[in-house]
Amino acid sequence: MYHLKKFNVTSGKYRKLFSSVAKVIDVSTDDKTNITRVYLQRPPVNSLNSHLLTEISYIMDDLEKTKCKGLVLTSNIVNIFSAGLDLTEFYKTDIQKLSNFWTTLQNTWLKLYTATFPTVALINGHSPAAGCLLALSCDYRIMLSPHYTIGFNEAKIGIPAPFWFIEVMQSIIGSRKTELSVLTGQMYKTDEALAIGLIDETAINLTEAESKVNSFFKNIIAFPGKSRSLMKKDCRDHIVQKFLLKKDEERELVIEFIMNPKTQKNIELYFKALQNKV
Ligand SMILES: CCCCC/C=C\C/C=C\CC/C=C/CC(=O)SCCNC(=O)CCNC(=O)[C@H](O)C(C)(C)COP(=O)(O)OP(=O)(O)OC[C@H]1O[C@@H](n2cnc3c(N)ncnc32)[C@H](O)[C@@H]1OP(=O)(O)O
Repeated sequence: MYHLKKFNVTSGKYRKLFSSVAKVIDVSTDDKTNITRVYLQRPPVNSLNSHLLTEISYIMDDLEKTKCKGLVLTSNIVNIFSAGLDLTEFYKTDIQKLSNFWTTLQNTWLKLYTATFPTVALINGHSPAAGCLLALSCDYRIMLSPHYTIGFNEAKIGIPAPFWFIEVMQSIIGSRKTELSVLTGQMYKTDEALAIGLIDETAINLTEAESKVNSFFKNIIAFPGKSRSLMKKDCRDHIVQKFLLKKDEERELVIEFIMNPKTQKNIELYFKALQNKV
């Protein structure tokens, strides 16, 4: 059984929370503000496997319990925010493992998307597919410029982006831009992402990004009561309710689609292309 342990590692303002075995995330909380930074750190590319998703899920539970005032989701891997789902979870797998993986993804996403506290994605690297979903599920996005990319590239792998990925994107950039985006598997550079509203701000370096993160929290932290979280719930509830209604049916469709030999072939080819790129 996993438990988060909290203890002060310095006499200063940060306390650290340590996760169980392999540290695929690093977590630190500012004692003064109770704002927590979660750093993804699963080499080489922060691909989201069951273990990493489970760790994120536990952290989300813990932050809800400890009345967290804000979450910053970012990465400790140079140039990568997250490469999206770990494709090895899809390749040459079995139905039970795939089913467990998909359930973990669904449950973890729901916790992030419905977090009662404010969430910011500090996107300090490439962010394709489910990496993009992680960022879009936060309340605010600040992305380092100029050379990183973000978007739903699933079409290029030959697997459809799930309906809730699409609906989250729609809620941010609108239906038409989402349709164009997902059907072409478009990956956007930082400035392009800003221009279509996929991200909220850009930053030229981490210092500037951190200062923008702090301004975001400063603007909202003094709000009294629960009005912010209640309105966030209202804004997102139509997606959440549809997701809850369809999540079991969706899992079955995903299993059928991924286990299909043609899909397996597409994933294999995609992997080979990734490995052979110059
Ligand atoms: C009929 C009704 C149907 C209904 C069905 C509904 C739904 C369909 C079913 C399922 C939906 C599935 C949704 C999936 C969403 C996803 O997230 S899929 C994952 C998509 N991710 C990507 O395409 C990212 C691919 N990676 C990259 O583009 C680059 O790696 C990078 C992130 C830009 C980093 O580039 P960089 O040059 O720094 O690194 P490398 O490319 O050299 O990679 C290093 C190493 O890592 C391996 N790797 C990269 N990405 C992944 C990954 N996502 N999973 C696993 N492994 C990955 C890469 O192969 C390299 O390995 P090495 O060569 O062995 O070192």
